[in-house]
Amino acid sequence: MKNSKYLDLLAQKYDSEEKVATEIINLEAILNLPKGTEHFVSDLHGEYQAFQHVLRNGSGNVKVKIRDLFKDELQEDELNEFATLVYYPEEKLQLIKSHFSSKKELRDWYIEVIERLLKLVSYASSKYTRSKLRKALPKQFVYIIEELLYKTDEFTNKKDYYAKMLEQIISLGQVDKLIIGLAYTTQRLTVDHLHVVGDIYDRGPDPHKIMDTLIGYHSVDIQWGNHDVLWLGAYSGSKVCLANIIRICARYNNLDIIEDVYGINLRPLLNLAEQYYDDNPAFRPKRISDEKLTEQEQLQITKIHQAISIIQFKLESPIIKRRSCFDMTDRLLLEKVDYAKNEATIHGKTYALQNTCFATIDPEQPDRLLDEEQQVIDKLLFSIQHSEKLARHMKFLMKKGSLYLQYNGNLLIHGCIPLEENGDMKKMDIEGESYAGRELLDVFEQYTRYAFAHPEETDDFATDMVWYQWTGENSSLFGKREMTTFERYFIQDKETHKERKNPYYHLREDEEMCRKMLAEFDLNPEHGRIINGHTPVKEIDGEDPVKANGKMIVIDGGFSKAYQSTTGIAGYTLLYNSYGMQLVAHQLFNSKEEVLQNGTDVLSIKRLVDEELQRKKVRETNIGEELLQEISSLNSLRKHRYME
Ligand SMILES: O=P(O)(O)OC[C@H]1O[C@](O)(COP(=O)(O)O)[C@@H](O)[C@@H]1O
Ligand SMILES: [Mn+2]
Repeated sequence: MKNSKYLDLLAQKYDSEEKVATEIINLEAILNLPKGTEHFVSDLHGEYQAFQHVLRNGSGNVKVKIRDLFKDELQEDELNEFATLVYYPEEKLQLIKSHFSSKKELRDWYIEVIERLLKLVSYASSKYTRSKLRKALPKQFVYIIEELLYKTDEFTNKKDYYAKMLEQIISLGQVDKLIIGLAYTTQRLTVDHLHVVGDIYDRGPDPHKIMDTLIGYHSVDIQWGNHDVLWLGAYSGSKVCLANIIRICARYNNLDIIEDVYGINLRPLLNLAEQYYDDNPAFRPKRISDEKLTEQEQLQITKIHQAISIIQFKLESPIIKRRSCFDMTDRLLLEKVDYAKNEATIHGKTYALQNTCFATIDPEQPDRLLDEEQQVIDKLLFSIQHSEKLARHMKFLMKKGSLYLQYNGNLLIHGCIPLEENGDMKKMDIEGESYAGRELLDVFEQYTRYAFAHPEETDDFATDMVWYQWTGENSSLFGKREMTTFERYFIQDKETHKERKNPYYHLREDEEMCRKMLAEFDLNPEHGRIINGHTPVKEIDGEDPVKANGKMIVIDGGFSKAYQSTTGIAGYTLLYNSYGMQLVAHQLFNSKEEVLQNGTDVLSIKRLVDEELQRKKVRETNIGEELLQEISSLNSLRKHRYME
């Protein structure tokens, strides 16, 4: 018999046999509904507008539904216009309304569009319960919409009633709100659950807007990317992570995110930068945004970029020295520099250095921070840990995020599972224990959570481990031998810039290897797949995102503008509905304005990854498992409380 205290609790909610029976009937019925649609995205890198677009069009799914319903009655351009209204209802409404010359025309259009939207909502909700649909409806209109949706008018008794209702909605000035509400309901019903497979932050301008969208989203989980963990590390007290995020913001001309969005005062850093640094071609910001910088602004960013990079390099040394298990002494680069000759000896080879900016470095003690540098980084840490907005975003990342996730039989992971060349799980010794595979990832996650819970501890092992995940050889997020940031700034020879990837990245092409990794995570290798982000798939060079006979799917297609010339497309997303999985390749997304004006959708090419032989039901999903447990408890309650 089930734990009797638990049954007592349950009995409070279901205090009669009928109530228990009703709930069992309800849950059993839900188990037989088709599984909801999962939507996978990754490597968003601050590209809010492009992200919004795939979210709003459900990676092309909204259009599919519109076409299914209206292909016989609407022309192609009308279908597009209607789809755009569903994606961007506020803006599109304004545009359309401005084209009508009479009230009557507008009124007729309203009625037609509401009818269409109701059909669409009804179609999009057909595989869900009424209660789920209700939750997706705009609150203020639930009653009216339900009346309109479920109108059964066989005897035409209510014809006038429905007509009057629509008329009133229009004359009382509620119609725009209703249309907007129905459009968002459609979006919400098209995707049941969203997975973000890592890298929300860095390179692009608006990661914070992505975070706000995710916080408001109806159902989402996140697998941390290396860039997300870098931000978590900074917030958790890691000064070296903090120096890194500011360095990357400077490099991509995104210091606004630090200053204006998260409210961090950069003045002390700027003062330091002005004092010690000058123009330097290696540190000028990349200009991927359309925004033009004045010479003055560019110079200022260039100086800040140098100041924070040098602080970063200095901060790395003591960590490498105090953590022998990181095995990173090769990266004690400031000590490998001959400051008189301006050269560095790395892996036994001596290179001339260029574009150096070592004014604050004492060759005798190259990693010693000047007092001013120390003060700057301390102040920055204080402000970053006291930014309310950042706190909100980081807490959400922790709450909804994890290093990996098993979901509906698949393994979702941003980076990799560190492997040896022979396919063994790569071991790492941490505080006297050896870990590999899933256990290693679990340990990484535990340290990340510990560091986050103890932001006041800045130099402890857990906080250092967060940085290790950004840059260490055995990190499941980095997945490379070493990060060659220093070499890319100061050494011309491109050979030194290469970051050797973990064997995972070629072994994942092999089906057997993928099966082994799925088994390592207790997943069924017959049915499971690994969903990966992190490494841009170079479509341009013919690389295939679907690997290992479909066991591995890599969806980093380059939302990040900075990487689109390498990938040749603007990102992949993945849809997994009850019929199977589809990979969607998105063409370049220019702007929302373009979509609104021309109704042209960004071309998305769908590719079937796999078709289910039988339509998958809720019963076979993670949620189904939970429901089955609930049903079993309810059955116990029924048996032991109401039938004895
Ligand atoms: O393109 P940038 O800004 O030079 O950054 C390169 C760095 O970013 C990384 O690629 C990590 O970022 P990703 O997770 O986006 O690949 C490092 O391996 C590399 O050193
Ligand atoms: Mn990444």
